[in-house]
Amino acid sequence: MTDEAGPFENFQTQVRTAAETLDLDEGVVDYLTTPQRVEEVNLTVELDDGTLETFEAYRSQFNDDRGPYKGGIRYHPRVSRDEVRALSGWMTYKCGAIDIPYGGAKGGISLDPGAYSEAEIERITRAYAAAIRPVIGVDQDIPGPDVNTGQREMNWLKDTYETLEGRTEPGVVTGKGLESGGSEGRTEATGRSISLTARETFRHLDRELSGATVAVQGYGNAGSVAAALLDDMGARLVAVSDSSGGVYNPEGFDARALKQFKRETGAVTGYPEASEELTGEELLTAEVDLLIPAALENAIDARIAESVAAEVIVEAANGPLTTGADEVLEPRDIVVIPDILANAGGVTVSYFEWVQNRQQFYWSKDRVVEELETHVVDAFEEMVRAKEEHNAATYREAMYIVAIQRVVEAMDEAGHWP
Ligand SMILES: NC(=O)C1=CN([C@@H]2O[C@H](COP(=O)(O)OP(=O)(O)OC[C@H]3O[C@@H](n4cnc5c(N)ncnc54)[C@H](O)[C@@H]3O)[C@@H](O)[C@H]2O)C=CC1
Ligand SMILES: O=C(O)CCC(=O)C(=O)O
Repeated sequence: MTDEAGPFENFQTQVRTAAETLDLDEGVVDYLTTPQRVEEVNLTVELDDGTLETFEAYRSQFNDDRGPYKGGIRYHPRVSRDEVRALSGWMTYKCGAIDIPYGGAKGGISLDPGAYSEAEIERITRAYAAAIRPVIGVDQDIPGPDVNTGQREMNWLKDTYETLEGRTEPGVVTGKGLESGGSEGRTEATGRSISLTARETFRHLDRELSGATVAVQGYGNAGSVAAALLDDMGARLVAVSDSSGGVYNPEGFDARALKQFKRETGAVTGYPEASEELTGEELLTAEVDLLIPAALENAIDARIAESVAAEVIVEAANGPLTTGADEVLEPRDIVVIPDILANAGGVTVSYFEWVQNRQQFYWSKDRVVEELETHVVDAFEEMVRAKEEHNAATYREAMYIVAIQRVVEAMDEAGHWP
């Protein structure tokens, strides 16, 4: 079992498994599983008490065959070279899967944002923007939000970049606030694609989503919006967790009220509507129809996968299942819908934002929602077709086949072919 693997090794296995079906040369597969560049910078920043602290930070540019590098910026103590390399690889195949003209990148700063004041986070963000400025650009590499970053950080990144460049360039970063060139619908976009993917999955499996029970691990941007939209579709949110622990109620939670509680108190635990509290592992193995891991990588390994009771898993986080977990779940006939499709709504609306910035013409929320739905439904159908056509063992393999074919085609058209 390959379960001790880190995210980058898991990512490489996912690509290699699909590449086998496509019978690609080993040299091509190496290229498809290796980042083109990883920028590592050390940010020395003055804290509020006048002392200096140095933070490790990264920007991994995986592939730009289909367009500029694209991907989020993460603030978390677990951020490492291995992690950003994996996340930038997943971005590459996500943009291929959902068919937007980007390559893949990811960046991050290794820090616990909760341990710093807002002014310190601003100085750290501006130092990061200045450090990566030489390698980003509207046609080169376009950062966006990820774990523990959002409109505030994207606005600071844009402002620093524009100040240093001496011109306005809103399309250099996406996920900005509306008055800074952001798009309607970007904040909810990741949760929206997760809920649409769940809807399409249940339809495809001929199962009722209305009344289906749902557990969500991680109640941040991705998880809480997905939960609210699934609530609107009639699903029953019975279990939710965040880094504080989990809560359960067989009658179902009001997803928006629970989000409001977390906003006010900082945690889902202690929610008065809960009939019971759960550990993180109890949530992942709860008896539900649909499990949505929406926190971090490697949440479900082979051991936990043995006890997963859900019939369908829709991956909201990037890389929440290890290769070992996949190996356990597949023979158990548990349907796993991959991250590179399910959470692709975020980067898709980032693409819409970049298009709007470049055209200086802004779309209505209805248009954003409609175009996003078209991308998600089309990609879902392509995944289902590829699974059948290539007799792929899993939906993950099928989605990678579609995405890899697009990257390889671009590589071929550019003349990079051996
Ligand atoms: N924000 C975005 O647009 C996108 C996010 N994603 C992915 O979705 C995942 C979540 O990202 P966001 O929601 O943006 O981050 P966030 O920072 O808004 O929320 C993360 C949530 O996960 C919880 N969490 C952390 N460790 C946990 C654990 N061990 N057990 C349970 N909960 C835990 C946190 O308490 C928090 O509620 C990440 O994998 C991210 O890469 C993917 C595509 C786009
Ligand atoms: O919108 C973006 O560029 C960030 C998206 C992202 O980081 C992701 O899909 O994991």
